[in-house]
Parts: sequence; structure tokens; C-alpha cells
Amino acid sequence: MATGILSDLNEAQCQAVTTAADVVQVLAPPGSGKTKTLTARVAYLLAERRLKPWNIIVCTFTVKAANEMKERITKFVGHECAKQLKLGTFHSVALRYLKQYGQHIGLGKDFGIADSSDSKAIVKRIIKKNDYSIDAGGARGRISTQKAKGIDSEQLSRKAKNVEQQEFARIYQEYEETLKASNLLDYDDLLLRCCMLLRAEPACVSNVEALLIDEYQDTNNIQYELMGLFAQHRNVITIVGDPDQSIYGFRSAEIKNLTRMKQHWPDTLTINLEENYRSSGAILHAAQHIIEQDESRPPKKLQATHTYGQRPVLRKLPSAAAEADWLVAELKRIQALSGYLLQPNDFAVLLRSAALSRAIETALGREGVPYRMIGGMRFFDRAEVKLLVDYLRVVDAPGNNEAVERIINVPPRRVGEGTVKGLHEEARLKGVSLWRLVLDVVQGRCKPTTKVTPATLTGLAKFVDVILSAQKRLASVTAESAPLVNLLQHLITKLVYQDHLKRKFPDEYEARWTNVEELLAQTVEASDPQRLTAMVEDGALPSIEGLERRTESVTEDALSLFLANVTLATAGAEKAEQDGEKAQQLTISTIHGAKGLEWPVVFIPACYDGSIPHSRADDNDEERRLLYVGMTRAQALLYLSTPLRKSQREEASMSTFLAQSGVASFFEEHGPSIATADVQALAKTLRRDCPSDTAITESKKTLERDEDNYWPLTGEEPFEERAKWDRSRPGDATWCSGNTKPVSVFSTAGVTMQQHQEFSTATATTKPGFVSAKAQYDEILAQQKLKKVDERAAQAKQAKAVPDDKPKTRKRQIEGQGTIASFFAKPPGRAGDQSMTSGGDSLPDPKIESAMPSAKRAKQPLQELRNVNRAPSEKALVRPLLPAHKLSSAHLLRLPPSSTNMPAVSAGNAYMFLSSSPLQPEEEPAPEPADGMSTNDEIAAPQRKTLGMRRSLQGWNARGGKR
Ligand SMILES: Nc1ncnc2c1ncn2[C@@H]1O[C@H](COP(=O)(O)OP(=O)(O)OP(=O)(O)O)[C@@H](O)[C@H]1O
Repeated sequence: MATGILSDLNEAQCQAVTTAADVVQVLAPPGSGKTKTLTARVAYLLAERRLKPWNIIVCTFTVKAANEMKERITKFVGHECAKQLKLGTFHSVALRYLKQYGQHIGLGKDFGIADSSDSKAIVKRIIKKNDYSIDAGGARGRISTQKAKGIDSEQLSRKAKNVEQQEFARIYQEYEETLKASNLLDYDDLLLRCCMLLRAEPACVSNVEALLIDEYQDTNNIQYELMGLFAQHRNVITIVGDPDQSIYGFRSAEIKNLTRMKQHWPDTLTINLEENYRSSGAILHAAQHIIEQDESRPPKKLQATHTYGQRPVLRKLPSAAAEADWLVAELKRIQALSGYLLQPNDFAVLLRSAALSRAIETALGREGVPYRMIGGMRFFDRAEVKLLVDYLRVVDAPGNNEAVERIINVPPRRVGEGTVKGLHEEARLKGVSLWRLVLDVVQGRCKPTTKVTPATLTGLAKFVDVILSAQKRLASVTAESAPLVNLLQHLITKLVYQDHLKRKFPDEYEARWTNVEELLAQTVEASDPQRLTAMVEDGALPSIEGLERRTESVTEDALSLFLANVTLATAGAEKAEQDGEKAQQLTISTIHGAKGLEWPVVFIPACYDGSIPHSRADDNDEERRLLYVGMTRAQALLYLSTPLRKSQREEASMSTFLAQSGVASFFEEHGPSIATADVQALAKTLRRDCPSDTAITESKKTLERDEDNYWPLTGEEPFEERAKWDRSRPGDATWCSGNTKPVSVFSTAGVTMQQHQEFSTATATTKPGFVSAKAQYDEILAQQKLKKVDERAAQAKQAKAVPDDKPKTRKRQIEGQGTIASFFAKPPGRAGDQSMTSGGDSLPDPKIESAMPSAKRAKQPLQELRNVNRAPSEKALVRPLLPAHKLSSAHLLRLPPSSTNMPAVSAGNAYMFLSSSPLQPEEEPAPEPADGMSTNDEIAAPQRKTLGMRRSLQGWNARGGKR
């Protein structure tokens, strides 16, 4: 047996890996090792059953998953063997078949792939031209749904009953004609045509000995059909999935494909995995409670293998900006309290929709926390990158009318929008491509019916010159002379691109140019002759006797292979961190984009109705599953939060999934207190070395607050903000009537950690309702908390021994907050006491405060905060919108460091970057670009970086060594 394939698998996993059954379903909840099991089964089939790697197809849903699965299999069976697997996303495997066998269904080799902006543009134009009333975005989605169901435009047209349906059927039909005229296949076509091919020419897959599929719950009808077709000769299939994680209903994923499979292959062996290796017990309990709100789902067992851990947090904040500030403060607090056991890489912010990221990005940028974004903001969607890629696409396949239309006047060449539209329509009527017509016009072979002024003609000639010269350049370079980078450099020079970016983005030029440099860096990698040869060789399907197969050539196909990868790369296709050294960055992702991934700490902000469940979602159960998927990404700490206001005018109410009775008992209302024992438990859960006590003590010193107690638990503005408001408006109503200064309403606030027996902490035992659901866990939690408090008391005692003149090491995190905290910390008998006990009216005396040893400064007790902020008299005094609150001015507007991490074509597989899980369409479409430059990037902050991340297949063991 190849070393270690079964060594760290449990019994059920071993059974799934070694079973002799032909058709196997491994069904299991999140974090139970489904992917690990699938990977081990591939290795087992290769090493033990001696299947040939080129006879095994492995389909994953994301490029990341494919890359990492390959990496993992490589460890078992070696690079030479692993690279020959036909492993990739459904779309990439389908593309491979179409490129090499497409001629059997009349498909030329030189077809291009329509990316989502091409498709959208085509639909939009059809609607505009025919003056239809259907919404373009909706129509594009509907076309995709029809295709996923295998319904073509003719079938749809026959079924159409009313005017709206007939109109849509015509759009669908014209859309298909346009793709055909441009020699393009869209994303769905890859699967459809592949099905067509494998039905027409089953011999193409006669070699396939085994098919394995990850994340099976998200397969749609066409993928289901493709599964049967890939495996049609031997019917050896292993799938892994979890119905509770089906979140691609919007892409026509069919949860019922699981039962369909059993009906089709009645001998299917089903294996359930029940142990969860990812998340702490507390996180699992909370997630389980949420998913069980769906009473229609069959009950399932889920066992935590880790300790109970910290209860997840459900936090209310006044606004999205405050929520973002809190999130960053929590990140820093947790890092410091853990003695930097946790690094930025360990944190993820998961969002229901990408549009919610802005406030968080701003807060992270301000605090200098580096971050990467996945799931919604693709590198290749950035205007400056997309434009160059469009140029490459036109050089490769000039028949791509949509790409031609986008670039023909960028940089500006005095070719107006009207002229382009006119020429496009004229080309359509003449049955030629837009490029062909423009070329003929420029070269004097055709007089257009569209009005073309001399200035426009000059502009068109410039455009033609760029494309022709680039094609010439490409034809003249050899594989050894780095064809892609050579071509891209040529285009950049020819377009005077740097100047163009300077003019177009004067304020963001540098960030934009960095992206161009990153693209160049990627083409340098992709131009490597060895890599090119490997791409072509490893992408080759095995020869089947008597069946014609097209081969691909390094020089001719480098550009189209590169573009195929780029076009269908999802945001998840970022560069797999290859060199070991990776920048520490927090991850921001959509929940959809986080599927299959895991992090030690996960934040899910904006948990309000309308966001999750989303206002436009028509399946609330799927929305709940989405929340479940997000929650189960967390290993050790999980934070859910909601602002109480979506905007200045609009209130937000807690997500119905979280507002239901009983839910609160699974959550804390504030971030956890973390004592040394917790750090040890955390280290154990993450399988890392625990930092020393000294390291923890030192890192704690950097914190102004070691409790999550700045923002009131009620979701109102913090005391300080209200105090500012009062101070700034002396004549206005104040905290206590008659006072012109903010005064303490924390009447019992003179509580310190040393006096823990006398005050209430927000523990399970003191919070009403907490004891009902999981009493034993609450008990444990309560004990842990008491232990923590004792530890703190001991620490504080130690600190007391330090002479008062010891230099203060604590930094201020929030302007002025030390003052308030210290105020409440004053020991009895010192100045200011009176105000604490009697609700007095004076602000703390800064001199007294600074004279106090820092160890004596109390942490504001949470229970007190809760009580205070619930005081009805205050509510009327809270100003809804306060001046932007800043956590710290030290890093004001500092951007996360730039990184050169980029999606890279994985050596050894030309098709790896074609994802089967494209992103969910943005909820709020980005404004249409003015000049054909595209997408949400026009509004993107310059600091955005789309970078790679790791899907942990090995757990944190693998990472532990690096720390
Ligand atoms: N038998 C095991 N022993 C120890 N760790 C395991 C075992 N099985 C899985 N793990 C670890 O558990 C974590 C989750 O595994 P994996 O990603 O394969 O789960 P999954 O079921 O595919 O999760 P999801 O459905 O959420 O994507 C990984 O860190 C993995 O290494």
C-alpha cells in the first residue's frame, strides 16, 4: 500500500476508500472528511487497484479543490502518476473532450468561450434591438437555467404559451445564433456539447475505469447526465456530498440527484460519515440547531471530535460601519489574546453577497490589516486586466464580436458607440463578424452602409493595426521566446497602455498598473516552454483505437489554452500558494465562494433579514443551508453579527434564522474572554504549538481592552460616542438631566477583575435562558469562565506587585477610551469614586488616571454594559448617526500591502482553471462601464487583491510545521 493512504482515516472513511462496490455514495455533514476520503480513494485506486491515472476522471466544483486534491494525491502516488489523472472541474474536463474530439459533432477546434460579460452583452443587445421588455440580467440567468435542464431554444419555443414566454424563447434563440456566428460556446454549452459528444461517440470514454465527484449535492441535471456518460462503459462511480450544503439552487443544482443516482444504480453503496474533525463542539451545536429548523430534512448525527470550545458569538452593532470596526477590533483582540497563535490567514469574513464588503474593506484598510478577496471580485474582471485579456482574445479569435465591441474604442480612438452598434448590426445582416467587416472597411474592400466619418475611419484603422500587428508578432515567436508575455508586452506598448491608465485612473493609476504587472507576471509563467509542453501533454486524453483525436501544439495553442483558463477561471481560481511563503492575509469571501474551505476564525456579518435570507431568494431553506455552510467553515471561533441599521434611514432586524426562540442559547452576545487555558485549547483544536505564557502575557500588553466591551451589547452606539455627542452639544439633552457633561450611568461600575465574585459576567449561568438547551455544555462554559476570571485575578495580583513607575506599555487603541475605562476602574476611596457610586457628574481626571498603574485599570464588566444600555431613558439620547468612528489613527488609510500572488496556470494541467461553480451573480449589478471597460472593478477600491488560498485537505497538521 502506498504510504499512509489509510493511516489517518477513521473506520467509515476506510470503508469508503477500500470498498469493492462499483457505485459509492459517501454522504456526510461538513468537516467530516468527505474530500479527504475522496482523495484517499483516488490514491487507493491508483496504488492498490492499479488503475491507470489517465483512465480516472475526477470532477470537483472549484479550481481550488482540483488543485489541492491533486497536490494531496501527489503526496501519495508521486507527481508523475498524479499529473496524468483527468482531474478538474466538470467544465474543464468537458472542454478537454471538446477540444480533442469535438470534430465528431461538427465542432471546430478554434471555438472560443463566451465569458459572462460576453453573454450578458449579447442578451442585452438582443433585447434592445427588438425592444423587448424582459430584464437582461434575468433573461441571461433563465437561458442558463434552460440549458442546465437540457432544454434548447426550439423546445422552449414550442412550449411557450404567453407573450412573455415567446419573447424569452426568441431571445434564447437569437442568443444561440449569435454565439454560433461568433464561434463561441458559453459556459453551459461546454457541458451540453460534451453530453452530445459522448452520446454520439461513446468510444471517447471507453477507457474510463473510474469516475469520482466531489460536492455532488451541487450537480445540476446536465452534470448528472455527464456523470452517467463519463462512466457509461464501466459504471464505477464514487461521489461525496452533503444535502445540507446544497447552495447552488440558483444554478439549477438538483438536490434530488442523490436519490436519482440510487434509482439509476440500485446497487449503490451508501456510507455515512458522522465525526466532525473541523469545528469545536460549540460551533457544531449552534450550526446544527440552525439547520434543524428545516423540519423536512432527515435527522442526521454529527459528532464533534474536538472539545466544546468557545460558544459562537451573535453580536449586535449600531451600523455597518460600527460592525466593520468591531470586527477589526475583535480580530486584533483575539490575535493578541492568543499570543499571536492566530495570524491574519486564520480569519475569514464570509458574506451573503459581495456587495456587503465595502465597509469591512474600509475598516481593514484603515487598520492596515492585509486581506484577500475571493468569490465575487475576480482579478480578471478588473477593468485594466479585462481590457488586455479582451485584446488577447480578439488576437486569438477575431470573430468574438463582443470582445471586439468592448475594445474597439479603448483607448479612445474616436469610434463612437453609435458607429460600433451600426457596424455590428451591419455585420450581422451580412453574416460576417464585426472584425471582418471593420477589416474590409479599413482595407477598402467594402463601403459600409453605416456612416463612418474620416476621423472614425482613422480610429478603426488604428484598431486594426493593433490587432494585425499582434497576430503577426504571435505568429513570429517560437515556444522558446515566451510567446504570451512577448505578445502582451507588444500590446501594452502598441496601446501606450500606461499613459491610458494614467489618464483614465489618475488617482488609482499605481494600483491599476500593479495589476497589469501581475498579469504580465502570469504570462511569464504561462510562457515557460516546459510548462507549455506540460500543459499540452498532460491535457491530452488517451488515444482510443479507431477514433480520431485532435492534438494540441505548444506554439499554436498556447494563447487559446491560456485564454480558456482565464475565461472560465472563477474567483476561487487564485494562485495556489506554491512557494510555501505566503503573505498573511485575512480572507473576504462570499459564502458561496467559501464552500469546502475552513478557517480557525470565521466572521459572518450582516446577518439580517433581507441579507440572509436574501430579499430576492425564493427558497428560504437554501438560504438557511447557506448560513449553515458559512458557520461550518469555522474551526475554533465563530462570530455572527448584524447592524441594527442598514443605512441612515433603514433599520435592520436580525435574520429570522437567528431570531427564533432557543437560538440565543447557543451564542454569546459578545466576543469571548480568552485566558491562557483557552489558548491551550485553541492550539489543540488547531493542532498547533501553544505560545508560551510569556508570549501571551507580552502580546496582551499591546491591548487597551482585553474584553469585547466597547460596543454595547444592545447594538446602540458606544458610551463614548454618545458622550462626544453630548459634549459637542452642551445645550442638548444629556445622560442625566441637568448635566452638560456626559456622566456615568454605570452606577456600580467600580468593579474590577479582582472583585469578580461581586459582579455578573455574561456567562451561561447568569444569562437567562442559557441553561435550557445544553445544560451540560453551559456548565462547562461557566466553569471555564470562572477559571478565566480567577486567572485574571491572579495576573492582576502579579501586576500589582510591579512598581508604579514602571513604563506603561499599553497602547491606546481608541482615542479616549482609556479614560473611560480607567474612570470606572478607580479603586474605592480615590477621587472620582463618588461619581461612580452616586451617578456623579464629572469626567475622569486625566491626571489621576495616568497616575494609576495600568494593571489597576479595570475592564468594563459586560453585564454592567448590558444593563446600562438597556436603560430606556438613554435610548432617546442616542444619536442615530455619529461622526465616523476611528479605531486608531496610526494606520489611517493605509492599504494592505500589495502582493504579487496571482492565479497561475497549474503546471501539468491546462484545464485546471475552468471552474464548475461560477459565482453567483452579483445581487446588485455594477453600473455599466462607460467605455466598455468592465464590471464592479470600476468601483473597486484600489487595494483589492484577488489572491490564492488554501483548501485544507490535511487539516492543520499540514500547516503546523510552518509555524
Ligand atoms: N480521520 C480524520 N482524522 C483527522 N482529521 C481529519 C480526518 N478526516 C478529516 N479530517 C480533517 O477534517 C477537516 C475537514 O475535512 P474535509 O475538508 O475533507 O471535510 P468535508 O467533509 O469535505 O467538509 P465540507 O463538506 O465542509 O467541505 C480537514 O482539516 C481534514 O484534514
